[in-house]
Amino acid sequence: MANKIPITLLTGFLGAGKTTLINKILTQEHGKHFAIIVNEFGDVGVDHHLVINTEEQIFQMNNGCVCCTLRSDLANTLHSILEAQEKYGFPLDYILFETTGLADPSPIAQTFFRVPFLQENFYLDSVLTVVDMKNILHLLNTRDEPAKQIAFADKLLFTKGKDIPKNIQRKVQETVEKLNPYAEQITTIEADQLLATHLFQRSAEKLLTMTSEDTHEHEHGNQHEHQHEHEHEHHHLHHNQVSSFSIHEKRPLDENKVSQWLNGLVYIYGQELYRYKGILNVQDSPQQIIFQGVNMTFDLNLGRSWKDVPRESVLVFIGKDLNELDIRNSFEKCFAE
Ligand SMILES: Nc1nc2c(ncn2[C@@H]2O[C@H](COP(=O)(O)OP(=O)(O)OP(=O)(O)O)[C@@H](O)[C@H]2O)c(=O)[nH]1
Repeated sequence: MANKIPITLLTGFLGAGKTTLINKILTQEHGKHFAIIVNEFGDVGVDHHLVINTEEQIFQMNNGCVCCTLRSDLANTLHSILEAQEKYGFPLDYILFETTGLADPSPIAQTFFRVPFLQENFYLDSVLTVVDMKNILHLLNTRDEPAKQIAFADKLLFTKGKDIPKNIQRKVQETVEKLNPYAEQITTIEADQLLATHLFQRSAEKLLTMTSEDTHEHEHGNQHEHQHEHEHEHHHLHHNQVSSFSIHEKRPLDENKVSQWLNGLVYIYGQELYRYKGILNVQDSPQQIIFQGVNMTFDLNLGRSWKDVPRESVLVFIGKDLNELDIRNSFEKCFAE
């Protein structure tokens, strides 16, 4: 990853505070040269940084699969940035990509997985989702995008907390945590903590530090909320269909079986599988196998050695209408003989 340029993907619903955040980052002491890509022309008033406006362009793969969408605008823009850099030699250390408030983060993440030129020159450092505490509860009940943007986050930044009472702030944090218990929640902005975190890759490794008890609690919370809301408030269905759960397993896995199993899940759930990631304890492998997935795209890579950590697989799934029981049961067939 040495010479690759890191990219932080900034997402969050309309008016959440993405542009405000960019302006704050740029005015902090960080010593970095930024390029900012905005999907709509914003008021990012910083002359000495490169600000590029793009139109959101979704590129549908023509293999008939609606789940495999790429953001050709992003790929093209990054390509022109590199060309310009080669031609004019300006310094560039970091890219912030601000999406429109209505953007679906999955085609963006998939673009990084699928376009070789991007993989060679850039890496997705993290997905940072800005959550407007004042409006998010209402938005989650009325729109689909916010839950997905939250589900994708490696980090969640809460804004406008001061405008609402403490008990509502807590309710917001709890609701957001149920949608994505794996992302860190923050309320203040320090460029150091936001940039070059490698969270998109490292978040899978971090899972090993979460105990199954931690995640078990979240699962119960989710189920309870589901039942409760189903019984009483059907219009809450929107965000309650998005759920997350994790699998912790000490028995070693068979690499072929687990890879076939993941392919099967992708086939069944496709678009509804928002984010899935984890560490696999594959029999006889001296190293961890890390997997990262977005919709129908996933990859498996070698991670750290198991030498200093107890061997355990941890898998996390966040998606819509996932059949947790079915996924857990089918996983039982992946153990090594
Ligand atoms: N009170 C408060 N207002 C904020 C905060 N962050 C942003 N705002 C205000 O919220 C409004 C929208 O902020 P923007 O930064 O433009 O939000 P955005 O997410 O870029 O908006 P879009 O580009 O429309 O999606 C502005 O009036 C900001 O001043 C915050 O932390 N607290």
